[in-house]
Amino acid sequence: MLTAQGIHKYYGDLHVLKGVDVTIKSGEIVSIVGASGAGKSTLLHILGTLDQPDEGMVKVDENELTRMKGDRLAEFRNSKIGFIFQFHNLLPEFTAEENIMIPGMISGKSPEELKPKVQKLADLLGISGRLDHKPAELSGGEQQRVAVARALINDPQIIFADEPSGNLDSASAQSLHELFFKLRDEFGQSFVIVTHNQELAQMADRMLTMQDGIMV
Ligand SMILES: Nc1ncnc2c1ncn2[C@@H]1O[C@H](COP(=O)(O)OP(=O)(O)OP(=O)(O)O)[C@@H](O)[C@H]1O
Repeated sequence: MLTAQGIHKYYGDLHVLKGVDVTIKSGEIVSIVGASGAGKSTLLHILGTLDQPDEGMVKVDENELTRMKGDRLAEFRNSKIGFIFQFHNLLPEFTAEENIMIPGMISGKSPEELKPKVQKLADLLGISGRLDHKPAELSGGEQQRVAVARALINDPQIIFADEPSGNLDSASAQSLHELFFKLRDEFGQSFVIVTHNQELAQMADRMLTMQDGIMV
């Protein structure tokens, strides 16, 4: 479903990605591991269209993302791709429910249309009793679950997660990891997860290792 070929990225003189090829199948959970500085986050940002490669191409189905620009790219990203980061980037002034709805509202749906999906996700994620709370009133694990629901509200085909459990205690991390598999089984999305958590990395269908800008 996602194909990346010959990805190169430079930051000034630093050659961070040196010709990376990746293929992700529909419904597949792939982990990316490797030493700090190997280029994992840089690759994830390029696969997720948050950054452009200097060479190479990224395709989702027949859409070549590396050629898309402006509104078309923004619309594609908002509707087909979900992101989960270590620091959840929830908006502090909005409730959990409002935060979850934001990508749906950007794509033109009303809160009324979104409510049933929010409820379904909240039930699945175990946060249905917390939807009226603002992020500061939620635990780290709950905030991360809100971020997961927000990533899923538009039914994206693929979710990119960068150290999703990096700042969670081990019990919350484990339940988040189990959740990724439950979501994949329920909705059939692909997940690409950059992690230093060995347990999560090994639960994946496939584990990719990066070393010094190359997939080994
Ligand atoms: N915006 C940037 N400008 C300059 N150099 C950068 C930038 N982003 C990343 N780098 C450098 O590129 C290299 C790869 O960084 P990247 O964040 O992709 O590594 P990583 O494998 O995800 O590491 P970690 O496991 O520590 O998160 C590092 O040497 C980093 O310092």
